[in-house]
Amino acid sequence: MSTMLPMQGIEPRCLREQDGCDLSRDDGNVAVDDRSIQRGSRSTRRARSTSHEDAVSQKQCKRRRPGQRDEPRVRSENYFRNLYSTEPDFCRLGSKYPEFGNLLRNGAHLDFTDPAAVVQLTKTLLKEDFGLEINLPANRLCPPVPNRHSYILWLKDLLDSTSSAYSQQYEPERQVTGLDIGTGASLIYPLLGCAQRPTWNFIATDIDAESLRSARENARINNLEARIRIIDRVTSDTLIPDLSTGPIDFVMVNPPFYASDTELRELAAKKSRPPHSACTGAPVEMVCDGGEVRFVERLLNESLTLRDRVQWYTAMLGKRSSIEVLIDVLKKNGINNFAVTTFIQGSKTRRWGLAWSFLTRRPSPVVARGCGSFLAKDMLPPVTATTIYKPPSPDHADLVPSLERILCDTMTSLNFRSWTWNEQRLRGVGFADGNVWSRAHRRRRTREGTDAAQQESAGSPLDVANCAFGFSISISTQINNTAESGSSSPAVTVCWLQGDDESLFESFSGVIRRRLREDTTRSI
Ligand SMILES: C[S@@+](CC[C@H](N)C(=O)[O-])C[C@H]1O[C@@H](n2cnc3c(N)ncnc32)[C@H](O)[C@@H]1O
Repeated sequence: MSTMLPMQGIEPRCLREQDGCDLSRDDGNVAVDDRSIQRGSRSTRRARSTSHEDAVSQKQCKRRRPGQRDEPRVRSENYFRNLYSTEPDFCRLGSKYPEFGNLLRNGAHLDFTDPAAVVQLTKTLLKEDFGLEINLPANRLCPPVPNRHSYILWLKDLLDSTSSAYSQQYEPERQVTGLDIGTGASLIYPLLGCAQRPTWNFIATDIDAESLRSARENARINNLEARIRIIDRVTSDTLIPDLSTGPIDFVMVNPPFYASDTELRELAAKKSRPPHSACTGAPVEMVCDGGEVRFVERLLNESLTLRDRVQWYTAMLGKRSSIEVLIDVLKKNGINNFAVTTFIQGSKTRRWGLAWSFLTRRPSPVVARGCGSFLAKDMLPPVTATTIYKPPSPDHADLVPSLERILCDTMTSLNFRSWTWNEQRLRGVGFADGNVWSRAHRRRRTREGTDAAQQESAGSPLDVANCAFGFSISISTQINNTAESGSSSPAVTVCWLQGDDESLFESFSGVIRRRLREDTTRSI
């Protein structure tokens, strides 16, 4: 599932273009891309704004009830998840924030060729949706909020699905430290992260004095100096600073995109019209030797030394070709615990998210394979969840107690290092030192006697982090829309939570699948 931001109408132009002159960050073609064509036609349309268009916009303004994202706000996890699933309502924002409203034409249209308007939009969204204040120097990049937010949403899911408590959900008490490399003048990622998760803290770096000054100011005005440590770096430094202060849960970076000033200029020249005036990126933000691929390769090289001192190394990239190169490098280095996703805005602009880890805790499929069909299957990381049971016909909610019993009986009969069942969540978590469900293992266990096996597991302290295989198994109840109203039936899903060996996950799922089929046939 992609992190979709289905923006249409008045907003997406900003969201597509605001970031660094909008030079072709998409799947492959660093040339005049669809967006510049779209943009050209859109701007032409806008330039020819007619009274009809104005009338339509006025109508839109009236039709759009300020109900979509009404006050009072409870800034819950769901609130943040759904924030940009609908278009921001410019009319409502304009009446609430006069400094934004003053920039709207006919109360609804923003002139995206005006850098001040673009900056004001970012400030307004940050204030309205996250309660954040921000200062932005006129000569530095102005981040599009929905795009940056989608990276943070993905990180939250990545961390939640791979926590050391194996809960596969948000753990409000969990202390998290993130490192944002190249935080920029806005300090956007640390601000968004801290606004959403009270126990997250950040280290933020940059090499640009102006950005560092502004980032510090933004930490100060949001009262976040205690949670965001900003560090000056120079180009020749390692990307990841000394980690002696403690472990890092994730590293993130939105690297400079272009390989050289010439590339930046050439791409600007190729565009169908002069560079967008709302481009506020300075060369230090947009260009680095080798572009985004080289930057992330540097990070990857550092990760090969630091390994599990960071749980997740992540990066946002602009091109599919960059992702393909980097996945190849990951595989060549034997890293098979990785995740790849797309961040989509509107119908065209696509960015990519890449994450890798030297720990063996596996992210959920939504996180790990969020790029859907945008990448060839052989590029993707292993599948980490499978539905192993659905009743043969709908309306079998009454099967839940039987499924629960069969699962628990089966699991307790196996020689796991640990197995716990949560009755409320109908979810169990187990760990094994290897394939303890194979016939060979069970025969050996019978031969040697259960006592010996119990002694074997009791002899060493329970350190599930080093177990070869960890899994969760859960029963969910699905409402059948096609069947009679209210009818529902259960499904059983196995998730691969830990380990390097995909074949263990596959064979375990297969064994439990067969057991459920055989035993439930008798119950139905
Ligand atoms: C594309 S901008 C991203 C800014 C911000 N994170 C955002 O997403 O809007 C890249 C940033 O990386 C910084 N940068 C470039 N090389 C760097 C390095 N070696 N170490 C740290 N930051 C660097 C630039 O100064 C710039 O602020």
